[in-house]
Amino acid sequence: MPTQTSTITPPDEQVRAVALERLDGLAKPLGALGRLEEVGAWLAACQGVCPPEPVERVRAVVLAGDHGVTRAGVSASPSEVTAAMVHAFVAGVAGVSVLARQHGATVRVLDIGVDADLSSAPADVTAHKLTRSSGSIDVTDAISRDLAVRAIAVGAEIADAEVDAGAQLLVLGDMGIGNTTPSAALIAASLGLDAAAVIGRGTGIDEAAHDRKLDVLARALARACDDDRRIEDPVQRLAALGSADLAVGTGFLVQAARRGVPVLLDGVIACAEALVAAGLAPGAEAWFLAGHRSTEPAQAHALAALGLEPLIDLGMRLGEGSGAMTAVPLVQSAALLVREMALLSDLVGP
Ligand SMILES: Cc1cc2ncn([C@H]3O[C@H](COP(=O)(O)O)[C@@H](O)[C@H]3O)c2cc1C
Ligand SMILES: O=C(O)c1cccnc1
Repeated sequence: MPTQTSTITPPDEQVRAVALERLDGLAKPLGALGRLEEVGAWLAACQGVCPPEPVERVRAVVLAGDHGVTRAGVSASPSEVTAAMVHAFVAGVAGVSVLARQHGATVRVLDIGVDADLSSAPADVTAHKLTRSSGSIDVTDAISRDLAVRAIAVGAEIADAEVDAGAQLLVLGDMGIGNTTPSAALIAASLGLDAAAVIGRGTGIDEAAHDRKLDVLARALARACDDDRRIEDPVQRLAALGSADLAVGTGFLVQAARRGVPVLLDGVIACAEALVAAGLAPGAEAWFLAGHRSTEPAQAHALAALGLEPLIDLGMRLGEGSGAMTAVPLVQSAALLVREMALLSDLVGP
């Protein structure tokens, strides 16, 4: 029996229409602010008010976890890097930490499934730890269905905490060596694609690792998918091909949408989670904006299915929420332009 939660209340269409009308009346030629206009109207619709409030409280959550597939040699880096990077997030020296500091955003890193003992990190980091690593998806399910269900609930709890802390815009980041493999698999099994369509270079793998990754992806999809190359039930998809951290991310996105707080999506990992979230809670995608275009081919498939067009395309392939964080000032600009620009009629008369 497929699992599907309730549908999501969409952003306020009436407010979006009011914002678009206001944008048409601003002191500029019609449409001259390009996509910033669409983003400004979307923000107004999400906030339910026009003009929208300035976007000052941006909160990023980075979910960390290891993946059994790394043992098959699908990444350019060893699993040990995951734990090392968690310490870098705590110290505020990871890529996304630098960007977040620049833009006045907070970053919270959480160990969901890192294959290491991180109890020396601040208690908050391991408060939601669910497992150590996942099954290698080419031979077995990543996690049990029970754990997937629990992880989705934990993700909702984490989103609730960020919203209750006042978040106006959320960013979802990832840290986990190997995680472009389960993310690509989730996108394939959501859309009925084959391994060749979703494989990417991740951390920058060479030809030999690319061949291994293609083989792992093909065997994972053959093992877990139905005859139509899909797994219909989103929870089963997460259990068979995802991981605990990917399931937490999915629950986070569903709950953000349910709470009516917009999310700026990052690369292939966040977009895989968003696709599964939209399966669990149809309409959730209306609360998501694509921050950037990653170099991962699977992300493009997910974005197309979600009907999202990235704000920036800088050839970034870091993850961590870094692409989304780079796009944050654009979202902030969009809100301020709708709020603070003069109406043309005030300058030259009606
Ligand atoms: C030092 C370092 C920092 C990172 N921060 C994010 N990633 C990104 O790269 C990994 C995914 O690529 P793959 O599937 O090829 O392993 C994830 O950890 C992702 O968060 C990093 C990777 C490395 C090496
Ligand atoms: O698209 C991403 O987010 C990505 C790409 C490569 C490596 N890590 C993450």
